[in-house]
Parts: sequence; C-alpha cells; structure tokens
Amino acid sequence: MTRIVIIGGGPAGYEAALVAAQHGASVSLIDSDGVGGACVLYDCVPSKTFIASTGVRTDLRRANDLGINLDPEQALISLPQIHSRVKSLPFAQSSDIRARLLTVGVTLLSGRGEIIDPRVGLAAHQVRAILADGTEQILDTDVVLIATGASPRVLAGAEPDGERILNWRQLYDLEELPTHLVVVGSGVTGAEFVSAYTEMGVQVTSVSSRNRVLPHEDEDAALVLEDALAERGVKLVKQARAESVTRTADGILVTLSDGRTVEGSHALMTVGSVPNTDGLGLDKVGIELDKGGFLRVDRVSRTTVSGIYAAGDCTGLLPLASVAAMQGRIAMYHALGEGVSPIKLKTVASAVFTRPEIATVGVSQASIDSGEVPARTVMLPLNTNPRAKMSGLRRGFVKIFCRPATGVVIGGVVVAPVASELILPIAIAVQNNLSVNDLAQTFSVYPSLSGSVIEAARQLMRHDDLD
Ligand SMILES: Cc1cc2nc3c(=O)[nH]c(=O)nc-3n(C[C@H](O)[C@H](O)[C@H](O)COP(=O)(O)OP(=O)(O)OC[C@H]3O[C@@H](n4cnc5c(N)ncnc54)[C@H](O)[C@@H]3O)c2cc1C
Ligand SMILES: NC(=O)c1ccc[n+]([C@@H]2O[C@H](COP(=O)([O-])OP(=O)(O)OC[C@H]3O[C@@H](n4cnc5c(N)ncnc54)[C@H](O)[C@@H]3O)[C@@H](O)[C@H]2O)c1
Repeated sequence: MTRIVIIGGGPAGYEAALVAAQHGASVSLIDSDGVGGACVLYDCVPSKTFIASTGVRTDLRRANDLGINLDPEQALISLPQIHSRVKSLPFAQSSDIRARLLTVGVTLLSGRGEIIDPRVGLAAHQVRAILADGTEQILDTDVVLIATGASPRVLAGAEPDGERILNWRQLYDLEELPTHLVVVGSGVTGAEFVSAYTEMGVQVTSVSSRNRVLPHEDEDAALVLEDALAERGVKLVKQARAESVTRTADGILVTLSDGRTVEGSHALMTVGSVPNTDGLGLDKVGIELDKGGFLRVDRVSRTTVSGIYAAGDCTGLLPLASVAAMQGRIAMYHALGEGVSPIKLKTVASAVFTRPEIATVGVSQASIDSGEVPARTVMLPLNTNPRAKMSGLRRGFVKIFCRPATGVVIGGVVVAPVASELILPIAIAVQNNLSVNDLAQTFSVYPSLSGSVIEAARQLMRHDDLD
C-alpha cells in the first residue's frame, strides 16, 4: 500500500487526500489551521458569504426601478449577524470536509508538517508533524504532497494592526462598518471588497497601482465594473502605488509614492499573497524555491525531487481553489500510477464576485488582440436580452471567441449579475471542443440571460457562413 503524507489541508490537500484514499493509499493529512485550509476558513468562503449578504442590498437598490419602493437606507444592517454567519459557515464546511476525510480513512493530524529526510536523494521520505498538543510524530512515507497555500502579503510601512489597518482576514472582527474604507490594491481581492462594501453603503476609495481596476482581467469587463463603481460613488485613485499606511487621530492616511495622500477611516490591504513555503525542510531534499518563494512544479504536480509533489497556491500556477484541487488530484493519480492528463489552464473558468460579476474561461481578448491567438470574436451587450430588460439590467455583455476556420469555441467572458453561473455553457464548449454551431443549436429557455450565450454563438456562426 502506497504511503502518502499531505502537508496542508486546503482544496489542494483535502481533494488529494480524498482521491488517494479512495484509490487505496494510506493517507495522513497534516494541517495547522483546520481542514479546508485558508480557502474555507479565511479567504474564499468567508468573502463569498459576506458578498451574499451585500447582494440583498443590491436587490433592494434595484427594486425601485421595478416598481417596489424600498429605501435601502431603511433596511437595517446587523453587522454582528452578518459577521457571525461569515464565521460560522466556514467552520460548518470545514467539519463537513473533515467528516468526509475520516469516512474514507484519512488520518488527520492537527499541527505543522516538515520534511526531515536524513539526506538528499532517498527513495522514501520522512515527515515530522509537530502537533497542536506539543507532541510530535515522525511519518515514514513514499510520497509527500506539499499543499501549504499562501498568506496575505504585508507591505512594509503598512502593517495591519487589526483595528484600522486591516488585511481581508481581519475584516469580520470589526464591530461597526467603516465610515470610509480605503482599499489598497485593485486585483481580484481588492475589487471584490470595493464592490461589497460599496453595496453596504460604505464610502469606498480604491487605490490602484495601475491605470484600471482588475489589470489581469478582460479590459471591457473591467471598464464596465469601473463605470458601475463610479456610479455608486467609489473614488478610483489610479496609477497610485501606496508607500505607507499610518494611523491618524481618527482614521488612516495612505501616502502614495508620488507624494499624494488618501485619507479614510480604515484601510484594507489587498496587495497580493506570499506562498507558505518557509520551514518545510525543503533543503533536506534539495528543492529550491523560485524567486517569488514558490515551489515550481510540472503539469502533473511533480517537483524536481522524486516522490515529492506540490499543489495549490504554494506553486504559484494559478491561485484558484478549483485549480488547487485539480493539481492535488492530478498529483495523487500520478503518484499512484493511474492514467492522468496534465493540467490544462486554457480550460479554467473563474469569476470575480463583484456587482456585476465578471466570469472568464479560455483564451483572453488580450491574447487575440496581440495576434498571439487567431480567433473570431463577438461581444453582445446584455441590454438586448429580453430577460435583462425585464429585470432592469443595464450593464453587462457576453463575449465568445472561436477558432477562425472551425468555429471551435476557445474562450469567453460574461459580465452579468450571475456571470459565475452563466459562464458554464461556454466552459463546457471550451473543455469539449464544441463549435459555435453546437452552442447555437442548443435550446435555451426563453426568456433567459443564458439565451445571450446562445445568441452570441449564433452571431459567430452567421459570420462563419459568410466566410
Ligand atoms: C479573499 C480571497 C478570496 C478568494 N476567493 C476565491 C474564489 O471565490 N474562488 C476561487 O476559486 N478561489 C478564490 N480564492 C483563492 C483560493 O482561496 C486559493 O486559491 C486556495 O485557497 C488555494 O488552496 P490551497 O489548498 O493551495 O491552500 P490554502 O487554502 O491556503 O490551504 C493551505 C493550508 O495549509 C496550511 N499550512 C501551511 N503550512 C503548513 C505546514 N507547514 N504544515 C501544515 N499545514 C500548513 C495552511 O495553514 C492552510 O490551512 C480567494 C483568495 C482570496 C485571498
Ligand atoms: N473570485 C475569485 O476567484 C478570487 C478572489 C480573490 C482572489 N482570487 C485569486 O487570488 C489571486 C490573487 O488576487 P489578489 O487580488 O489577492 O492579488 P493580486 O496580486 O492579483 O493583486 C494585488 C494588486 O495590488 C497591487 N499592489 C501591490 N502593491 C501595491 C501598492 N503598494 N499600492 C497599490 N497597489 C499595490 C498589485 O499591482 C496588484 O494589482 C487572483 O489572481 C485570483 O486567482 C480569486
């Protein structure tokens, strides 16, 4: 029986543990924070739970347009109740995962893991688990999977104090909503919190080091979001690199590298994450980290050392829960000698949970515009969609990209209130090499927002016919 030790219990670690145990391996999983990892306990699940509450306010705001006269300011926000939901739901999810792991026979160890091989080049490995109760266990193993995730990056001169200068994990300890939140960093994390706190009626300023929010996302989508945020009173400070964040008598002061300053009641630091790759004993096996501190792996999650795999945010491949989980599973299939396909990032679907949401899959518009990927494209505004009109939706669009000759769908973007759900038909097409003709021949419900996905495909198909 193959012995496997997994260090880290986030999506990369726990999904790997589930498949390895189901394939007959003897699996031990060591986690320092709790099963589910940072994803379930501090990052993804809490933020999406908070955003679910803010969505009720979004609906209230829209109600007036549909003839239901409600003043969102009259709807009282119970912050303690919202925060208690945000804190309890992750624990419930963590215990569900724990129960599943125990059912399939995974041994769970609560503590920190590190590799302690006596020398480099051994076929089998040794891991020490320093347990929460102060004791330790030495585990002999054939395979190690490192899945230790990442932690919020701390900007020197802007260290979070948990009171006024916060990272995203400290937000839910606030007793009152900030009066003026300054969000430093406008990547996905920053954009989601800017949008969420704006929906809660908080005055928000976004400090962005680039010339737009979401610099890595589709530009048209980012511009729609900027427009929506500006309409709700968000102040966007662009080309602005924060040098320091300090406390003032009644708030915070952000000083930018060009000398400008931004004041607010609270600052939220969303300037990225750093991989948790210190103290893992990597020197004992001769693994070197890259300059970002990431563990480099190949497409089947192998490090440079036989029997040692890595998956998830500690590898820096693509920091998404879905990718972490897939990398973890692939590592286990490979280690256990099962047939496995290398991970394909060109089929990954992801979403930014702002209002509106932005979802993408496959190749990007930027790679098409630069000439790197030949494609035919269509962009269909949602305001032509009957269901969108009925719901009073003004913003959003569907984009589909397909191969010029065959019409095979290679990517797409959806900007809509539920873009995270609407992206699925495009993702299925990309994953299965379906063509725009296949999509166009699919019945969608009338009226529905997904009808725009089919209509966009139909427009590309017509284009195809004209060629
Ligand atoms: C605010 C925010 C929101 C996000 N929202 C989404 C989203 O909506 N959708 C999405 O797909 N992704 C989202 N992500 C990204 C997602 O959370 C990560 O990609 C995911 O957590 C990566 O999983 P992982 O298993 O690699 O690591 P993690 O979830 O970080 O888990 C790693 C675990 O290993 C533990 N650990 C570290 N070192 C050791 C050690 N030596 N011994 C034992 N245990 C150790 C850590 O404490 C942690 O519990 C979000 C990220 C952030 C920051
Ligand atoms: N919905 C989701 O799926 C979701 C949500 C959040 C995060 N994530 C994942 O996590 C990844 C990381 O996202 P992130 O937003 O946490 O980090 P990021 O690194 O993508 O963004 C951080 C931003 O902060 C900026 N920045 C850095 N230093 C700064 C400074 N001094 N002043 C001003 N700006 C500064 C950077 O230029 C960057 O644009 C994403 O790519 C995504 O894969 C996913």
